Amino acid sequence: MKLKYRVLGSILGLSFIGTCMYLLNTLPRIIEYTKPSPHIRKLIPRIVDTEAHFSALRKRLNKSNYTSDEFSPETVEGERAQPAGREVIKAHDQKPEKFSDDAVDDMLKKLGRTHPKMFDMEELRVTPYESVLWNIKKRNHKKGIYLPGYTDSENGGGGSANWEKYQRGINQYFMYEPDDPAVDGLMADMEQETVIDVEQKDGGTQLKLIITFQDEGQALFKPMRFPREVETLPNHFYFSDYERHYAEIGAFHLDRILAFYRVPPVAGRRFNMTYEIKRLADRKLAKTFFISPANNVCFHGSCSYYCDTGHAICGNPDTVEASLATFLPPEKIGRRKTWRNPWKRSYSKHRKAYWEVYDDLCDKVRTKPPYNNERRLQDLIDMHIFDFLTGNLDRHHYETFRDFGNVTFHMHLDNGRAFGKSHKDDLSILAPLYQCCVIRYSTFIKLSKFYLGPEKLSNSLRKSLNKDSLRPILLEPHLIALDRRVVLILKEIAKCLEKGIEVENVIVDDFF
Ligand SMILES: Nc1ncnc2c1ncn2[C@@H]1O[C@H](COP(=O)(O)OP(=O)(O)OP(=O)(O)O)[C@@H](O)[C@H]1O
Ligand SMILES: [Mn+2]
Repeated sequence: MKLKYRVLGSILGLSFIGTCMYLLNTLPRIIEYTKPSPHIRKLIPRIVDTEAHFSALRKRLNKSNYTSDEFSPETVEGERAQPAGREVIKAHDQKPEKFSDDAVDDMLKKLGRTHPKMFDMEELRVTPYESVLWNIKKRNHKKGIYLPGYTDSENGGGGSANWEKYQRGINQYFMYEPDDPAVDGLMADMEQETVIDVEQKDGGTQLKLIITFQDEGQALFKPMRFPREVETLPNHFYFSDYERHYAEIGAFHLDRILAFYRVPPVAGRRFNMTYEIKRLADRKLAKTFFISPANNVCFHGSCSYYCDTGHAICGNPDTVEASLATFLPPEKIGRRKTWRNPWKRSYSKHRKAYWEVYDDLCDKVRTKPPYNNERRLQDLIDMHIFDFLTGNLDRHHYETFRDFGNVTFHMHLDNGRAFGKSHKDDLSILAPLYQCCVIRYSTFIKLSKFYLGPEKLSNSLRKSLNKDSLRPILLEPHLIALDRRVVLILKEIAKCLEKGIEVENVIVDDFF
């Protein structure tokens, strides 16, 4: 009898353990099946929390966090692996777009009728862009001064290297003379010159290096972190976005095409990480180099946010692409003044900036120095037009050269966060334009020329960028976005004119 109970007990015990083991094995799959569909999840955000809970459970149960065991998490057949969770430009995204707008067409026609001398649109249509620029230059025959540090003394004034010629060419109105052959020479030098020293640049949130070349020229190095297809994470604020080397290169070329001449020359270059960086780095920087599990050379340097193993810059296997922005003159020659951008964004995820809430910032800004002088408000609006074209939200400050006083150009340094979202046109970047209802005449003419064609801004930029050794610099969706954004800028001006503001007060000719 006793034995009977013992056998029965063992059978029951064994089947209980068996059932438990079966459940442990199948529970992850049951959870997978009972997971709400993406559609439902969108409607009930709280369920997303449940998903995190499920995932934690799954982890505990079978230590696997993959949603399906059917395929490898690394690659799905026919699809290239991409950095997890990042937006990627896809080939089918490139659908043909329409680059005209009725309101803009009406505005241009009307301007041609009411102000035929200033806005001869038929003439503009048939004039090549180069000639349009030439005509603008002829009207604006101001001759600015050069940096007194170069003209008054022997301070590095006599050198014949391209970087020295470039620095001497910086003048009150432009970062460089448009037709100065030293600029193209300097870009070629940055691509080819032997590197003799590497150091980390202090300050800033992300890693930047100062590269010194054999000819003693220097450049600011920003490395490639992601392939060009990878766009800004949709849930990331602009201030936690990574800097992109191709954005620095693209922004320089765009600035030159728009004849702003406010960005120092930038060229792309491939670096051998061991020979051209680690070998020349100081101990502190060299110590941050390592070999990744994929056998690539990586390093992270030291900085306040993105300088650790998890945010390392990795070669392929020992080569990395980077942008090189030529150095501005040293402080003792080219002292700079930093200005807060009145339309700067809030750097907090909880707060909005004044101009995002109220529409009257321009009334306050335009009456006070320096924006009450002959060019600075227009310069500020140009800067925002430039940033709107490139999609750069990160323009908290800008700089000018002190020696040039207040009637001088704004430097557009640091464009690393541009070109992050090819499909999003962030109209709020144009706030100074639509809140002030002002645009510089020459900028309006250049944009109208690209609107009228036949050469579109995307074509000009594509051609220009093809000269860079890291071509292609901008993928098609980013180029196409420019043509779309030209229309949007002109549309904002059309709205200002529709409000009944005088043409002369909207399209202001300051002869710059
Ligand atoms: N071409 C240059 N030559 C000399 N100095 C430069 C040049 N470009 C930028 N700088 C200076 O270096 C500083 C840092 O560069 P950058 O603006 O690109 O990064 P940052 O905005 O300070 O850094 P982060 O975006 O990581 O916070 C700038 O504030 C500027 O004063
Ligand atoms: Mn920056």
